Amino acid sequence: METMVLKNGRLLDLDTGESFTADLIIADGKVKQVGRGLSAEGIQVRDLSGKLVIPGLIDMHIHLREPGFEEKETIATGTRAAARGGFVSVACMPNTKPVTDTPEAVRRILEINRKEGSGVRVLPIAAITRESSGEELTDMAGLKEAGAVAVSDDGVGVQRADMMKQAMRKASELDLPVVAHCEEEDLLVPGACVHDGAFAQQYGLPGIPAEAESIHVGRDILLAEDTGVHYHVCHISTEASVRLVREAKERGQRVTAEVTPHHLLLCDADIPGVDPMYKMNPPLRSANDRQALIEGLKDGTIDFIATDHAPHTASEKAKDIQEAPFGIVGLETAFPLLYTHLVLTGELTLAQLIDRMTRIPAQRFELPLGGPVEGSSADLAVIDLDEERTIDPESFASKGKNTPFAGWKVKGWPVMTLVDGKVIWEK
Ligand SMILES: NC(=O)N[C@@H](CC(=O)O)C(=O)O
Ligand SMILES: [Zn+2]
Ligand SMILES: [Zn+2]
Repeated sequence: METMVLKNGRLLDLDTGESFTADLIIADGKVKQVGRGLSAEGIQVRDLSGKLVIPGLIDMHIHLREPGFEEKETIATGTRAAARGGFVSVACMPNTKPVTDTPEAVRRILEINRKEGSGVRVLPIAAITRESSGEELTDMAGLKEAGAVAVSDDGVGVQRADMMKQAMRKASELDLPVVAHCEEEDLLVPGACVHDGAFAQQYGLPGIPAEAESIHVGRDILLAEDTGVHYHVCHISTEASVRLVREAKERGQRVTAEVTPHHLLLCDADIPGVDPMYKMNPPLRSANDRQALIEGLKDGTIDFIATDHAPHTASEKAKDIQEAPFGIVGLETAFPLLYTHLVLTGELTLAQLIDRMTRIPAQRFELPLGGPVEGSSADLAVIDLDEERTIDPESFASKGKNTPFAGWKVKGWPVMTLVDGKVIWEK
C-alpha cells in the first residue's frame, strides 16, 4: 500500500460550502489524518497548492460496451476515461452483447475490470428482462448475489406495464433499484432521431415526442407506488417528467432521477445543423425543458448527474442522422463542462455540483463514499479549477470521440484520481 502526504490541498465542506487548506495523510487505503503542517518523513509527498481535493466522482450511468462491442469501448479504455474524468465509481449498463442478464455475465465484468481496468470501481447494472427484450424477468436474486447494484433495460423502455410491475415487485423484495430508460415505443415514428420540436420541424426530421418519455415516468411512478421499490429515472429530459417526479417525491415515494450534462447545457435550438454528434436518446429537448431540468436539479427533484457515456465508432457516427446510433461520450468532460457552465455562471454553487456528483448518488444507491475526511476511504479526485483547456476528442482515453462539445473552452479539469489510496491516474 502506498503511503503519502497530499500537501496544501483546498478542501470543501459540502454542507456549508466553506473551503480551507489542509494536508492529508493517506495510508492503508484511507485518509488517516487531515490537518495543517503534517509531517511527512520517508513517505511520498505531493504538493497540491491551489488544487481542490474532493470525494471521487460517481457516475451511475455509463456504457462500457464490453463484451461484444469492443470496437466502441472496452472495460480498459472506458475505466481509463473514467479515471481521467475524476471518477472513482461507474455503473455500467447491460446493453452489451450478450446482454448482462445472467450472474455469470455480471461476474465476468467484475473479473475483466480487476484484470484490465484502470482501478476505477465498476458497478454492474444487470438487465430487468432477458436480453432486455421485455418478455421474461431475469434472475434478480442471482444477479444481485453476483454483484449487480441495480437492474435496467437501458437502451429500450420496458414496454409492457405488467412486466414492469412484476419487475418492481421482485426488485423490491430484493432491495434492488429499478433504473428505467423511459420510452414508450407506441409514440415513436420510424427514423425518429431528434426532439419533436422546432429543430425537427425546421429540418423536416421525424421527431421523438416529449410524452414518449413522460408517459413512462408517470406509468412507472403509479406502478411503483404500492411496491415500495426504489424507482430511478434515467437521463430525465422533459419538463413533464420533472413535474411527475417532483409530485411523487412530495407524496413521499421512493423515486429518484438523474440528468446528463448535455441535457443541462444544451437544447434543440443549440443544434447547429443536421449532425449525428447531437443525436442521443433522449434527444436534446426544448429550451423550456432544459430550464425545468436546471430547476429540478437545484431544488432536489433531480437527485444527481450521470453522464450516460455512450461511445460509438467514428464510422457509425458518420452515417446519415436517421441511421447513426444514439449517444455521446461524457466521462472526460463532465466536470469541467458543468463547472464552467453551471457553477461559474451562478446556477449552482461548487459544493452543490460536487454533492450531485458524489454524495447524493452514493446515498441514493447505498454505495460507500470516500473523501478527504479522517477515516474515510481515500477515493479522491483532485481538480485544477483554474486550468482552462479546449475539449479535444483526440486526446480522450475513451475510444469514443463522439461529443458535441469538441472545441468548447472549459475550466476545472481533474488532475489526479485516487481509489483506495492508490493514484490511478495523474496528469
Ligand atoms: N443514450 C444513448 O443515446 N445511447 C445509449 C443507450 C441509452 O442510454 O439509452 C447507448 O447505449 O448508446
Ligand atoms: Zn437510456
Ligand atoms: Zn444509457
